[in-house]
Amino acid sequence: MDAIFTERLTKSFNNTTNALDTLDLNIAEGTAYGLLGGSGSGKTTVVKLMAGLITPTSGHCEILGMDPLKKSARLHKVCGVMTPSAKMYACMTGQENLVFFGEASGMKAADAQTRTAELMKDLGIWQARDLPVSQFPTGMLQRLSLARALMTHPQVLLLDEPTVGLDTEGAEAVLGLLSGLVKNEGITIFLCTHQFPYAQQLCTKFGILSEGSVVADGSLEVLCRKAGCRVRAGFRLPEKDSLKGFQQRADGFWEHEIDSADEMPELLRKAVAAGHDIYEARLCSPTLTDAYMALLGKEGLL
Ligand SMILES: Nc1ncnc2c1ncn2[C@@H]1O[C@H](COP(=O)(O)OP(=O)(O)OP(=O)(O)O)[C@@H](O)[C@H]1O
Repeated sequence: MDAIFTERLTKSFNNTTNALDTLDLNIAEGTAYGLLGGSGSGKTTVVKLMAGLITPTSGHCEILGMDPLKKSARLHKVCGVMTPSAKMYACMTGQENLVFFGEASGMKAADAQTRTAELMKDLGIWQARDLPVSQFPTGMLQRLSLARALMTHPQVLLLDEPTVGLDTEGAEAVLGLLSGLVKNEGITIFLCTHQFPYAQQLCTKFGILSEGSVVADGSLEVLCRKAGCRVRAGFRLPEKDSLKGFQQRADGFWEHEIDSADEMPELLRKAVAAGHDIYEARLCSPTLTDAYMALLGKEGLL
């Protein structure tokens, strides 16, 4: 059984354009899947449909074999959702909120207390446990929302921009926790984001969403191949020197696309034989951002 399954999932808010258009997804249990897209591409709409917060115009989706609209109570116990719009009780402390939501999901009071402390410590917000949520800065509120989604030890986690508003330290804490959950507990993560480096760090499969449609999907390697992004050899030379057939990057390195890392030693030998002094050599693998930009650029959608 797929952890997440969607078939021709479509949502229109105005009957003329589709915010989400015939989305087909099969995500196996234990996968960290990243849905990447710019503002307005339809990411939040997907998460809301999967969480049963809105109804599809057509098509359907299942989480662990359950329709979110028909099995919402059962789904709540096994599927955690984090969206920017998830509200907390502002006058209660962070700790009180988590215990409250844990108990509301059916946890015993003692279990909810223990889980709250564990998550707040893991996410680096334990020191703020007695602060009313109204006084939480954005980054801490984000981490508290993630803790709320994780209270019931979910098997599937739906995340809408979980690292927006976090500083580097906060984002690393969140990513570290999520990676651990995938590796050690085999949970399935569905991450919607426009922060591609974080998606690359956490996920192994990706979909690129543009104007409500997935325009490409697969692993990083597959996306790079589809996008025509190749490995690049880079050399740093003395200031006034240049390398024929190479392009100079903003950081001063001269770069050239190659098919594989195996070409590097020969390129280096040739450059030295041609009389160039090589101060530094590097291999640059294409990133998710490179693939995204190339794919959307190619399709004229950017
Ligand atoms: N409740 C709504 N009523 C009308 N239009 C909506 C509604 N929610 C979303 N839309 C529209 O649907 C499209 C997709 O929106 P969505 O919020 O899913 O995108 P997104 O990728 O999450 O963007 P962002 O990262 O900016 O939140 C946008 O054109 C948006 O204006």
